[in-house]
Amino acid sequence: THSSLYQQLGGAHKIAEIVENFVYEIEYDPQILPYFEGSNIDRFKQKLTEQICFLSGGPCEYTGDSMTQVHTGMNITEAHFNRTVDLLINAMNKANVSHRLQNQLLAKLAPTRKEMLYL
Ligand code: HEM
Repeated sequence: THSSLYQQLGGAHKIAEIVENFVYEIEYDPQILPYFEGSNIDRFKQKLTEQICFLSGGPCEYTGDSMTQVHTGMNITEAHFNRTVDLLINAMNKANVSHRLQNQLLAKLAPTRKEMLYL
């Protein structure tokens, strides 16, 4: 079958749960939280939800800014990037996403790495 990653994940409902959990993880991470001080968290949630929906083949457009635009000036290190990915994995674990689907989603997001490090 050719059901999209979006469908396999469980659609909008599951993506919303992942994003909620991810924001929760960030809020409790002393290394990553400082990056988000002064950010509009509602916008972050909305745009990240769109991006995950779009990248997983769901019926969404991404209406946010480019990854380079958004993350420029943050000087994100490799360690902090990797830490953020760990927080996303925690978020997916808490949402009961299988490791197979986690890996597929991470593979879609991984290429953004080079668009945001050390900018
Ligand atoms: C898989 C890697 C990542 C993805 C896919 C991602 C995606 C996004 C998206 C979609 C937005 C919203 C864009 C918009 O508002 O138009 C955003 C914003 C943001 N990201 Fe990332 N991000 C990633 C990694 C990181 C890392 C590693 C950090 C810092 C350690 C970070 C810090 C931020 C912050 C602070 C904002 C809010 C910016 C603002 O207030 O305008 N992101 N990111």
